[in-house]
Amino acid sequence: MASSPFHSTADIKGATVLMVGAGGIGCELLKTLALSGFSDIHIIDMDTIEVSNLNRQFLFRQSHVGQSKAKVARDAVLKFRPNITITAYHANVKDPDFNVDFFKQFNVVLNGLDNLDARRHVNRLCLAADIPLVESGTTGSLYMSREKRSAMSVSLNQPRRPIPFALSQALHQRQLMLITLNLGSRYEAAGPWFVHCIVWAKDLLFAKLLGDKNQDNDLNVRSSDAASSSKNVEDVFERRRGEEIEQYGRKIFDHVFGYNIELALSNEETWKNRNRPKPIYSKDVLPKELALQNGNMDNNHASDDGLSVSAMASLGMKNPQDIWSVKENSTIFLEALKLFFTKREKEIGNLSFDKDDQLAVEFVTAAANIRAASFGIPLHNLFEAKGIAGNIVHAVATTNAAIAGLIVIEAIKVLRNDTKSYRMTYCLEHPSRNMLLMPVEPFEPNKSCYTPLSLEINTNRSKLKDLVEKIVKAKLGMNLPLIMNASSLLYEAGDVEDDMIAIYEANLEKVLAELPSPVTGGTMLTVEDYQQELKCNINIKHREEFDEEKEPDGMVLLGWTQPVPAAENKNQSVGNGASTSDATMAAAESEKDDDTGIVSPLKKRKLPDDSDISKSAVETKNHKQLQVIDDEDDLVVLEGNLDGFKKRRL
Ligand SMILES: Nc1ncnc2c1ncn2[C@@H]1O[C@H](COP(=O)(O)OP(=O)(O)OP(=O)(O)O)[C@@H](O)[C@H]1O
Ligand SMILES: [Zn+2]
Repeated sequence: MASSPFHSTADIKGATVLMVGAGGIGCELLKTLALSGFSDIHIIDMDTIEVSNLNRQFLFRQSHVGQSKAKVARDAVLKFRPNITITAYHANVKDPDFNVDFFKQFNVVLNGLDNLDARRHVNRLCLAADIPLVESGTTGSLYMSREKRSAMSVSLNQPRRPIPFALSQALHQRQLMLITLNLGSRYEAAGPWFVHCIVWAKDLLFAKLLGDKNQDNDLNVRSSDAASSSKNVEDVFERRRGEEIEQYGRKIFDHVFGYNIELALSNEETWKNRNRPKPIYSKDVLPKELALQNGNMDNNHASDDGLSVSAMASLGMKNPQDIWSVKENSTIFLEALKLFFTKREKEIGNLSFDKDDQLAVEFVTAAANIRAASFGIPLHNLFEAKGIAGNIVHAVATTNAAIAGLIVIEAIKVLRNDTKSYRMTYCLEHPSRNMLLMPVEPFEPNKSCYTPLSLEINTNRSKLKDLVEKIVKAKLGMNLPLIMNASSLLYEAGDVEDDMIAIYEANLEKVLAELPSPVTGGTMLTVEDYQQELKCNINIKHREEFDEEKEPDGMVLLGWTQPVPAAENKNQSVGNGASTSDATMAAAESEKDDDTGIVSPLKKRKLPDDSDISKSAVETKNHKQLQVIDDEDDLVVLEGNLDGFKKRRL
C-alpha cells in the first residue's frame, strides 16, 4: 500500500472527495482513500453502528454500537492517518443541506450506498453540480445464505458529462438478460416458496397483529368472504379486554393456520393442479392445556431494552441455526406473541419489522415455518429466515475491499482526467477463464436519465385503468400483473400464487381509484411489473384535445424508448415501442429513459420510510405523488453466458 504509485501525486493530495455511505464498502473505501494519499475526505452516513455490521465493517468495534458510522469511521482512520482531514456528517444524504452548492466543492463523489433511492438522489445532485460520480455495489446470491456474493460492479461517468447512473442502468439491462438465462436453477436453490412464507409472516401477519391497525392488510380477505359467518372477522385479531394472552395467541394461531387454510381449501378450483395445504390447529401440535408452561420469562432479565426480549431465551433455545420442529415453531410463535403483549405492550400498534429486533425475527421465523409446514415447504432456521426477512446479503469483506480498490482506481482516473481509461469492472463469483475481474468500457451516458415519462391524456374521458392497460401493458410491454405502492414485498419471477396476484391486483385497483379524475395539476404514477423487469414513473398531464390524425390513440407518451434492442432481448418482455407520437419517439430514439430502468428481478425492495414520503410530498407540492418501492442493492449479477456479453462489450 505504501508503495502505491499514486500516493504522493498532487492531483490526489489536492483533491476533495465526498464518500456517501460508511457501511461495508464505505469502511474499506475510506481506509483505501486514506492510504492512497487522499487528504481531504468528506463522508456522509445516516446510520448508527449495529452489532451485525461488525464482522465486515472493520473500522467499528463492539464498543461503537449505537454511534454514528460516519464519525466512528473518521476517528478510526485518523488514528493511523492523523494528518489528513476527514469531515463526517451523521445525516441522510437527502437532507436539503447537501444541495448543489455543497456538491460543487468536491472533485469527485464516491458512492458506497445500499439503496437505489439514495443512489438516484446522489446521481441527480452530481448531474446538477457537474461533479463526476463513481458508483459501486455488491450483491449476494439472493436468499441463499450459504453461497457467497456473486458479483459487483463499479461504474462511473465521464467528468464533463456526469451521468453515472445511466451507466449502471445500462448495466442492469445487460445484466437482466444474463440473469434471465439462469433463473431456473437459481430459483430452485433459493427456495422461493419459503420466501413467500416469510413475506406473508412479516408483511401480513406481523403487520396485522403488531403494526398499524389502520393500515390495509389482506390477511383476512378470505375470511371476509365468509359472509355467512356471524363472527366479525376484525375481532379475531383484536385482543378482547381481559382475554388471557395464551388464549388470544391460540385464537390467532387457529385462525391463520387452521381456519384460513380450510377456507382456502373450500375453493376446489384453486387446488386442481396443486398440492393442497394442510390446516394446522394449535391443539394438533401443542398439548391441550396451555402450551407455555415451559416458558420462563425470567430468562429475559426484564431489561428496559425491548429489543433484547427473546422467546428463544425464554424457552431455553439457543442455536439460531437449528431448524425447529412444527411443535417448536408453534411454541415460539405463542411465546413471542405473549412477550410482545406482556413486555412490549406499548409498542403494539406501532411496530414495523426490523431485522435487528430479535423477538420480531423469532415471531416471523416461527409463523413462516408453520405456514411452510402447512404447504409442505421445507422449514428454515432462524438465521436463514432472518436473512430473508431482513433482506440481508451475507456480505464478504474481501469483496468489499476489492471493490473499494477499484473505486479508488477509477477516482484517480477521474482526477487525472484520464477519460479513455474509465472502466466498469465486474468481480465475478465464478471466475471465467481465470478472470476474477472483468473490466468493460462504460456505456454511453444517458441524456434523459432522470426524466420520467410524460403522458398527456384527457383524464376526463380516459379511465386511468384503461390508461394503465394501454400504456403500461401495450407500450411498455408489461404483460404481467402490476405492482403499485405495495408494502414491503419480495417477489420472484415465474409462477406466482393466485392469491398473491389477487393482492397485487387489488392494490392496483386501489391506487388507481385514489387518483383524481380528471387529473389536475399533474400526477406522478410509478408502475412496476412484478418481475421487476420494468419500472417507470409516468407524469400524467390532462389535455383536452388531440389531433385525430397524428394522435389516434388520444394520448401522447413522451420520453419512452425501448430499453434494449429487441434482438438482444428475447428473454424479456419488452414493449414494441410503437407509439402515437412516433415523431417524438424518434427524436428520443438515441436516448434511453433511465426511470424505465431495469432492475434485477430478484431484488429486495422496500417502501421509502415515512420521512421520505413526506419529503417527496413536500417536493411535489400540490402534485400527488405515488411513490413506489425502491430497490436496495441496486446491483448486478453476472453469471453464465459471458461470451455473449463479451462479444458485444469487449
Ligand atoms: N440516504 C442515505 N444517506 C446517508 N447514508 C445512507 C443513505 N442510504 C444508505 N446509507 C448508508 O449506506 C451504507 C450502506 O452500507 P451497508 O449496506 O454495507 O451497511 P448496512 O446497511 O449497515 O449493512 P447491512 O445492509 O448488511 O445491514 C449504510 O451505512 C447506510 O447507512
Ligand atoms: Zn445495507
